[in-house]
Amino acid sequence: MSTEMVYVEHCKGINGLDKVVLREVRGCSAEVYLYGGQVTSWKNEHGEELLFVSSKAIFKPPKAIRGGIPICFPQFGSHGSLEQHGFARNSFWSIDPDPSPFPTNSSNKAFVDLILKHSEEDVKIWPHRYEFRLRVTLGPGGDLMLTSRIRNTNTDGKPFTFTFAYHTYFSVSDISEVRVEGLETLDYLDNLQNKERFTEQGDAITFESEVDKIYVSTPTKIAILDHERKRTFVLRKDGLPDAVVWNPWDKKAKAMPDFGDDEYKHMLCVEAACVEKPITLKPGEEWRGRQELSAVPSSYCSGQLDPQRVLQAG
Ligand SMILES: O=P(O)(O)OC[C@H]1O[C@@H](O)[C@H](O)[C@@H](O)[C@@H]1O
Repeated sequence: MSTEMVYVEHCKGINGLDKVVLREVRGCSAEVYLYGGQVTSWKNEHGEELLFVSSKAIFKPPKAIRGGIPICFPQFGSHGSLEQHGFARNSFWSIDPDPSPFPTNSSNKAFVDLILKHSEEDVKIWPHRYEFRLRVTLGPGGDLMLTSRIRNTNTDGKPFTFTFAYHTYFSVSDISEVRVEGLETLDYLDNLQNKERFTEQGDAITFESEVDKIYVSTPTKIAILDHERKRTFVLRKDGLPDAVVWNPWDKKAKAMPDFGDDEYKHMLCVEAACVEKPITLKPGEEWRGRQELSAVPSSYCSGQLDPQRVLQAG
């Protein structure tokens, strides 16, 4: 029997839906459902799940899968006339039979190319032709990279405009022990206050109630620190100026049928996005947006940076 490593495996997931499993030599893995073109699992070399998927997630169209990394396209949230977060997350994607040339890092063997094109159904609500190519790569060190390339293939000469997000659900030990760094002092649009614009205070962001904010023009690197689990997620992005931060907290959690009442304690969405300034493509033009995730052990212990404690300990 061959013991050769299988980097890419096509198989069936929940409810017989097609999925692709990516594996790397050190034991890390990722799973991508063709339904939604959605990453639903990302595990480190110890087999620990790094993404949150609700125990109540419904793996059945037309509902989008609650967790992992849904793709919001061609509309983020309710910023337009389409259904919430657009139709990409509840469309059936295909394996791209002919991925167009793509600069690859030759050490990456675990990747899959998916494609979504206009369907007769979608054309009724969004009258455009497009090709959306998504490459999901699991790097040798366990990093998870998503690259989207969206091309306008309209034959009527018309441009189209869209907003976009990688709606990433991170798994965290306890939301009240989590902080986000890289967004302090930035402007944000608050979805809980009619998308009004505010400026974040100077401290790193922590959580004690519902949050639904779109930080605009953010740096390319954001860190999510999970003190209890001593893990830091690093999100790097390119072509996606904004970052959405969302936690539904208790009341909204109870109102969502595909989300457990207490699950808000164990998840946080930080989403590389392009919302404030929508993207317009003319026929033949292509846009790229990339998100790269890594999970690193952090030695930081809660309170360590509290000067009072440092003094006492000394
Ligand atoms: O329930 P949905 O459609 O998956 O959306 C979840 C949340 O997604 C976030 O990205 C939005 O900012 C929130 O407003 C929204 O509630």
